[in-house]
Amino acid sequence: MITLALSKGRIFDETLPLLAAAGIAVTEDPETSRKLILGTNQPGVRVVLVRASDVPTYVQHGGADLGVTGKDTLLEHGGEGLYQPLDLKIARCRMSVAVRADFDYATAVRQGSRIRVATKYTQIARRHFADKGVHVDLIKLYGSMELAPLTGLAEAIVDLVSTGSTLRANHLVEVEEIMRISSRLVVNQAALKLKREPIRSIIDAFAGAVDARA
Ligand SMILES: Nc1ncnc2c1ncn2[C@@H]1O[C@H](COP(=O)(O)OP(=O)(O)OP(=O)(O)O)[C@@H](O)[C@H]1O
Ligand SMILES: O=P(O)(O)OC[C@H]1O[C@H](OP(=O)(O)OP(=O)(O)O)[C@H](O)[C@@H]1O
Repeated sequence: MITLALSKGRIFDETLPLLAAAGIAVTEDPETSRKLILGTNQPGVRVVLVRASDVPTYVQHGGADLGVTGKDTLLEHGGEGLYQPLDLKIARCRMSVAVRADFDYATAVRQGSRIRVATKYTQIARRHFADKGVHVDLIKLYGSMELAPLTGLAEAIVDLVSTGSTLRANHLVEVEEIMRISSRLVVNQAALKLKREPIRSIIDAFAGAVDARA
């Protein structure tokens, strides 16, 4: 049995066409079913639904053989023990610094002021500001980062941006792009050895589908 870990929502939705290229069709809809283990048209392949931030952990510890996870999540997790053969180029967005429209970020950085930064992505934020030599106090949040500068919790946030509509709706502006983000295929190293053939064929089919879209 091959087990693939996905998260509900955009990762699941955007992985479906890649699975189709490997001849795999998920036979249940995660939006209408409460099941966490979904069958496929292939008796030897199943999908497990986990929190997006838990995908690397499931694959690292062998709860799943493969998984699809954002580069953001992978960097925060550390990626230990994971083989990362493919950038799937799905769920594309960017990791950025954003502030209130009336906050002068450039001057604060230039003057070496200490900035409070709220984020779910503390590893990425810590490295980014350390590389720039900017002193920050990081405040760990688990969601709704946009609220932090509006309530005085922080001057800046580090969050994912795609269309920019969430920032706009909250009167925030993007002042720095930290990195481009897309999702990766991650594979358990032991599973790759023990189940080499079926895993290789999934990796190859995904790679072909990614190339065909480029
Ligand atoms: N607006 C977006 N546009 C495109 N891709 C995105 C966007 N937001 C997040 N992503 C990517 O999709 C991945 C999954 O995001 P999703 O919103 O499904 O989970 P999450 O809410 O961040 O995770 P968790 O439930 O574990 O807190 C993210 O890790 C990121 O790589
Ligand atoms: O620039 P935008 O297109 O507005 O996307 C950015 C938003 O998307 C992510 O949240 P979430 O996963 O909640 O996004 P969703 O509402 O698209 O699911 C992210 O944390 C931002 O809040």
